[in-house]
Amino acid sequence: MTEKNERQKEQQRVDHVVAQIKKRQVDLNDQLAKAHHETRAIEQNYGDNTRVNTTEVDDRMETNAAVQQQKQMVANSVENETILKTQTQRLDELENSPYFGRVDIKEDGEQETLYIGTSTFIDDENHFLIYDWRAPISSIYYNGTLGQVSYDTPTGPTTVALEKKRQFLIQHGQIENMFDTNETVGDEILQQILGGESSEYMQNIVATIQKEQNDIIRDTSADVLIVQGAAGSGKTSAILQRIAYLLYHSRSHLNAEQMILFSPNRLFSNYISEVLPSLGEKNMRQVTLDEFFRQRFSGLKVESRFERFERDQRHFPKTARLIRRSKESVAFMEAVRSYAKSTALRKPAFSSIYFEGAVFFSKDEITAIYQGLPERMLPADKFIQTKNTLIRRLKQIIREQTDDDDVQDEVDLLSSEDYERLLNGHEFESAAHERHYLGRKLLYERYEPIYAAIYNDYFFDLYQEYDHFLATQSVAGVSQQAWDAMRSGFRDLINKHRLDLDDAAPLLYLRDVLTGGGQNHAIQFLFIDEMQDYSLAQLHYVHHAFPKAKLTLLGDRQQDVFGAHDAQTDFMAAIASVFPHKRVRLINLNKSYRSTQEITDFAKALLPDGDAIQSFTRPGAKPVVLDCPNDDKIVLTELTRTVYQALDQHHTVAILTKTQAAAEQLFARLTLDTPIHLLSAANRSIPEGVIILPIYLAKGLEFDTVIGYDISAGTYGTQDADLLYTLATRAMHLLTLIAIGTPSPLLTDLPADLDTLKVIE
Ligand SMILES: Nc1ncnc2c1ncn2[C@@H]1O[C@H](COP(=O)(O)OP(=O)(O)OP(=O)(O)O)[C@@H](O)[C@H]1O
Repeated sequence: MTEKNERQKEQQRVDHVVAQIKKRQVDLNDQLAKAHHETRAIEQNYGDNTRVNTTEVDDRMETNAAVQQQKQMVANSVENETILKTQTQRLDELENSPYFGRVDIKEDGEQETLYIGTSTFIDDENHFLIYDWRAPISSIYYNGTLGQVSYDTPTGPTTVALEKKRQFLIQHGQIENMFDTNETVGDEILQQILGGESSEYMQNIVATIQKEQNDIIRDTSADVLIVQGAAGSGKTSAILQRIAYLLYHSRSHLNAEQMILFSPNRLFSNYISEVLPSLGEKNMRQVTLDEFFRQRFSGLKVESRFERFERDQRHFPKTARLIRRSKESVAFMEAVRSYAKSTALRKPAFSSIYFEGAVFFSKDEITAIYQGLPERMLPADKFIQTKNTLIRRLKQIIREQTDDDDVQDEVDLLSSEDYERLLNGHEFESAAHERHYLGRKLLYERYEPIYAAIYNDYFFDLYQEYDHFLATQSVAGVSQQAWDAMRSGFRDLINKHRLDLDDAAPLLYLRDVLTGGGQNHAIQFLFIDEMQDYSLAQLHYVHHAFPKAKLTLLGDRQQDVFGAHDAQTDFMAAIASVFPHKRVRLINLNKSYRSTQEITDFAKALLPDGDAIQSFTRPGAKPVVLDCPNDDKIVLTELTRTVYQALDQHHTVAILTKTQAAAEQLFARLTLDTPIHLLSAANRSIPEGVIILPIYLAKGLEFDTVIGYDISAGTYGTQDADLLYTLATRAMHLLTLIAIGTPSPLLTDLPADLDTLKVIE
């Protein structure tokens, strides 16, 4: 059959499938309208029913039962409507592009042709017109080359002969491109997709998942999956596809609320928010590390990662570096644990509970309760026992005081309203019993703050305890004097209700081990994107906080913008060391898809060991370095010219600076004929057009054009390769770097063949 005929035949099939989808849509819309009508009717009825006379007790009970029943009916009906709506969304996606792949297989002499798309579609005669990309058999589309291939089924692996693999690009029901391939997924369609414009939201990659990415998406055996991937290698895409995959395969016992993604910042959270809905799935929960800490330290302002970065830029002496390295290590977390468990080392830091200005339970009394418990008892159990004892003692005090004259005098003075309120409908045989009861009630109310203090652990001084712990530690290369100064700095900050980020993880861990709180057992899967931004201590704490969760960690050691890791250590091994008793699987992704070949080649040359990174063959313009003299007028003219040139070709131009302060300064000086947006950590979405932001906020994002501003020797030293690499790899199509005065040594050291320098006079 000629290629043209073949294409016609395939188009006819697409037309047929689309017609079936449309037919189903009509049915579904009918059902949806009915369901909607039904919900309204029940709600209306529910409203009327609640207006039933509720003054008679019997009536009220009856109304209650009826209301409960109505509520349940509304809930069922809404649920039904939601299911129908999800199905409609899925059909809308399929109508536009029903599938992207076809495989012809032969099994036991029988030939079968399967089409693969974002979700399953079965016609009225029970024909599988489309297979979901996550169905077991679909894996051969992503994994197999022609010949014998095997795939997993519920009854074990099955082998079939893969005879044909065909890819499609279908838009609005029309085949735009199709061809047969022997590769996993051929380059041609990928080129076409990657050559497109950036968009406000990340797109799903389901049609073009690559083999290595597929391994990440479909892994179900590892407890901890660690992926080191070059910039633009599809780590974030793989996480999101993996979530969709896991949800599909565990529908009965897993839902999106049991999954949580730690994402780098709010802009990123918004950027990825459409991927799962586009696959017909609900979004998982998302949190940034800063938010996570903020939620756990009520009343204390924990320094954010961004604030710390800005502070480090101003001042970060060697001793402070050594101290931070130590506090961010796994060894430090282990030291926290042994300290918490050691009765010899620990001085439990309790404080007295006061009531109306006087000591109620003294510090010594609380300490004595704690220390009177068996030595080998776990610290968390000791803590709970201490709390229980305090509560028992409080109850005893209440019992003893109930019949005291002053309490009973108070009962006499109660207003009739308070009297009724405290009595709350109770009836007693005698006045004496009633007075006794009221006395007790009064005391419970009076001592409510003591209950609260016990319940909320106010008698435990966590900060003092942590300071004691710090006193037991030392760091090689840091003098006792410097260590003591650090401790006093910690105490000063606590007095101001603030905390350095370095102390957040160990402090929380100490609290949890001592008090037995802080763990969330409901989360089944936890994902961390940009894992290189987390210290090992932070990873250790996150693991502790979600003990039941399987973990997927992805990142790029070369984008260690915040300097969280020691350049000398083996990054993957260091991360794996946080999970000593788990099944850990390590995967590397070396191919970079985001940027043109020229940009990737340029970016990897910035790194001392970037050779392993492979660029995807999508040709584009060479990156340009503009070497401007130190003259504000010339710099702004060049910048303006570059922006306008870029806007001629693309929608979005991101001007990236090293710090927020630099972004603000530039924003104040730059005027264009088009709006400019200055972004900060508070922003939630990325506007189109010209934007200015610091590199660390651009993490995980991508833009058509990137202009690196002030890539000069004074701003980027040789130690800043990670930052510049991250900057360069945000660009999809065009990259310009503007140096002011002397260019950064990172640029002047580039191999001659990259030849990108333009000197501006
Ligand atoms: N298999 C694929 N098919 C189509 N597009 C892909 C594929 N893999 C990656 N991409 C595209 O490449 C770009 C980079 O992907 P992604 O953001 O997932 O990479 P990353 O490794 O998380 O990057 P970074 O570490 O730089 O943030 C995105 O535009 C994504 O859609």
